[in-house]
Amino acid sequence: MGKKFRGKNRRGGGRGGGRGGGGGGERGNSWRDYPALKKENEKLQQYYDSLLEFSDEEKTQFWEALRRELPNSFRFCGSKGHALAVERLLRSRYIPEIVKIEHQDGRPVDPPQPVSWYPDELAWWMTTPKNVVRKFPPFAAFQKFLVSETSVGNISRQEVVSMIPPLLMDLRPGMTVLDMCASPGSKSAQLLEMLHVGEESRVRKVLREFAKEDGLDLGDETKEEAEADLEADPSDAGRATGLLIANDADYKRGHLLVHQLKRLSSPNLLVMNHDATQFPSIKLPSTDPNSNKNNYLKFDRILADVPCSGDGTARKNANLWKDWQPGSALGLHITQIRILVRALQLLKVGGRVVYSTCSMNPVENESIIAAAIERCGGLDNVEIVDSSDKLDGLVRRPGLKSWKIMDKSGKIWNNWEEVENFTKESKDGVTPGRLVPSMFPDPNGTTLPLERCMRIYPHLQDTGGFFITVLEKKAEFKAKNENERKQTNQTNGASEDAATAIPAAETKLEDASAPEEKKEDEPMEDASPAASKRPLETEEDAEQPAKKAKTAEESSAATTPAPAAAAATEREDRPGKPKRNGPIEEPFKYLDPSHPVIQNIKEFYRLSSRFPTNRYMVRNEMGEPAKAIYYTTALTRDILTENEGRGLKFIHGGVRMFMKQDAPSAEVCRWRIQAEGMPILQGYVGEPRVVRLRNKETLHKLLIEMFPKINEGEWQNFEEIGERVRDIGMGCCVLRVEPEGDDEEWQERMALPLWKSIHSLNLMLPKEDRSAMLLRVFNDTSPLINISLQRKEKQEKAAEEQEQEAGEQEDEEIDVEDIPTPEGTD
Ligand SMILES: C[S@@+](CC[C@H](N)C(=O)[O-])C[C@H]1O[C@@H](n2cnc3c(N)ncnc32)[C@H](O)[C@@H]1O
Repeated sequence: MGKKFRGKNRRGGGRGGGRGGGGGGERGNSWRDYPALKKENEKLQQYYDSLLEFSDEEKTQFWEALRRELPNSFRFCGSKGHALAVERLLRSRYIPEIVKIEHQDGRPVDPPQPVSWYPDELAWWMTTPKNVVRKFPPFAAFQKFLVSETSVGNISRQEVVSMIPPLLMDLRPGMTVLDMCASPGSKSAQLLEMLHVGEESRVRKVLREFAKEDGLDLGDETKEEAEADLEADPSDAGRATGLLIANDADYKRGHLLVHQLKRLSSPNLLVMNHDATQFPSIKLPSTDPNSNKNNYLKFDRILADVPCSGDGTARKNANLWKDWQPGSALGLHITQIRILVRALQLLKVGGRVVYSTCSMNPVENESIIAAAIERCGGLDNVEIVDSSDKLDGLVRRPGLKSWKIMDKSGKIWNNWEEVENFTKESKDGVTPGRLVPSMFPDPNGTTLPLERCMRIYPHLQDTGGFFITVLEKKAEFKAKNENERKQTNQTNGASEDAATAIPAAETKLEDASAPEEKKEDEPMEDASPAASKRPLETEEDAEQPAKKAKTAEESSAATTPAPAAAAATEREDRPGKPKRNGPIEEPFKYLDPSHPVIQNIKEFYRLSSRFPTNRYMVRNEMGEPAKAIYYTTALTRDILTENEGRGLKFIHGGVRMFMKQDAPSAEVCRWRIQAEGMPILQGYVGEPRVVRLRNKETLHKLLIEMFPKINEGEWQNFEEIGERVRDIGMGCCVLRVEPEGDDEEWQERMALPLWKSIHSLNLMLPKEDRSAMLLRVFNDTSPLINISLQRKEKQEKAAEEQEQEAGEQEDEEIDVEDIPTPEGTD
């Protein structure tokens, strides 16, 4: 008999749309064990009822879905091979247990299922809500798996609609990508993974070409390696050469982003902290040594997942029902246009921007697309890409071609003409409710194929609401200044005042003269009023980094419409406007390849000369290795060095490759390989510093025990690695895990840093990584054993009790001084 649990007030339902419009399974609020919040908002209902023109039946489905709790969804992350290994576990270990769980009435619980349109079945969802999985005991093992794998970055708990924008970017390895509003980073993580697709096998394939010559033993050729496509990213010996810049205007959220993305250990990532409406131009080294013309980075792909009112998230943010007001969306309209225009400026010709919001309001969606295309010179310069053939199985609706706008007071306007007439007739001549012309559809009917925009409604496949549009840049352009009146407004007799497309709060930084237009390839092509008066990057400004940074900050704060900032509910649990920027970051300084520390590392680890030595970086003013040595790609290095002192705010870059470590003797290198740098470096480490492990139980011993002993013959407990760890020199080495046998859960190759000291070994992994691996590979949840610490504690206690022996007690058994502490590993 299955394990039963009771859900209150259960109703039928399930994921609809994509799989047949709604049958079977549980519904969210039936599982509640706390009082439900009232999910009513008169204005919200009034606006969307008048806007969406659904049949009565569909209207009911829409509102019912928006009131239900959201299904639980998650994505397997990291390299494809690794992600698939974790996914296999879900199928083989957890689903068979979940299907044994029953409702009180005997119906079985729906197990998680793959999201049909997500590639390689790496995204999953289940109707049982998060809070039930979290609290109900029969789900405990599954919950532990989710938590553990999330903590080490193998699973991302992401809403399914939020997974869509990166999938439409047609991103390929080698591309330069910008995520303009990136925090907390779930989409950035997807983008980063795409830049690394196929890297592992490409690197191995290239390494194998020279393995004999370099004295490397790479083991058998894997299937992936044999099939690796070197042409996918050919220029750096198989390593990924692309770049992701993840940016957020909010300093604290920028650091949240760093925290999330660091787990992916990518040297191809930079995190920046700028207002996206004025995202600075990034200098690259000159390609022509005979010219002093500046060279600036243009992107292949940009994601503009902009701050929005977030009404599509009402299923997970229950407070939205009480807080929703039309002013939230209106107040973000100008910022959203500016972000999109800036994105289009920063793009290469032929490049793509994906614009997305989790709002269903056209004032943040179709009107932004139309306004941005208009400001960039029309369809000759920017095309809306038809993506209807992408993501087979994803149910979507076309973008709106006509719409109405609800003003701050809740009054609905059909078109801008109505607003103008009202303004003319009113006594004070003030435009109502922060309305501006660009919010409305073109009065003459649009020529833009706005139907190519994508709308996802909650009832279509039991998701949140979302809006996505793919734009392609066809030609360079000069963006019109946002004060320039649209041709349509001039011809339809709009009054001078009303046609000014900026609400009062937006205009306060301007002076009367229209800002000069800038050419697209000029350094800082920001067409926003504040920025056009104070370009971030001009030749004179290049000398004044501190002043520039301040200017960017001030204008960032000043150009955010105050009411909008107060009202906006930014997605992913984000209230309020971006906070002012934080303190100055530590500089990024690259080490000379001839630096003695680099030479010592090279020698100790017998690093192949094929591994680049001119990409090592430290983060301190002196530019000397003190605690950590980072590794970056060549492009990241060029960007960080070329833009030093230009006032650009980089808050993260580089993967920690080596960490300083106390060593037991002068022969032992004081720089141990850090776990996060290991995948990049391991293939180049010479055989004298490699230990090969094939037996599952040997790994278990190394994982569960923090400092297992190897002296006094105890090396013999280490099976196939025993003799090797007895004989290998002290210090850090590479533990190559190369599983043997046909155990399904023992297939994944890994390379881990192992420290050998006089008496013991230490796998240099953070504790949560050890625990996650124990759970994943061994289904073992027992606590880690730290015999050294236990003994030390015991002895300290004994020492206290025997005061006469206290003080000088020599501990021969514990060599804690020459082994890294677990804290030192992360
Ligand atoms: C919808 S959230 C982004 C979610 C993110 N793309 C993800 O998938 O995890 C919007 C983000 O934009 C940031 N933001 C708000 N105004 C901004 C601006 N002017 N420039 C850049 N970022 C901004 C907010 O701090 C917030 O983190």
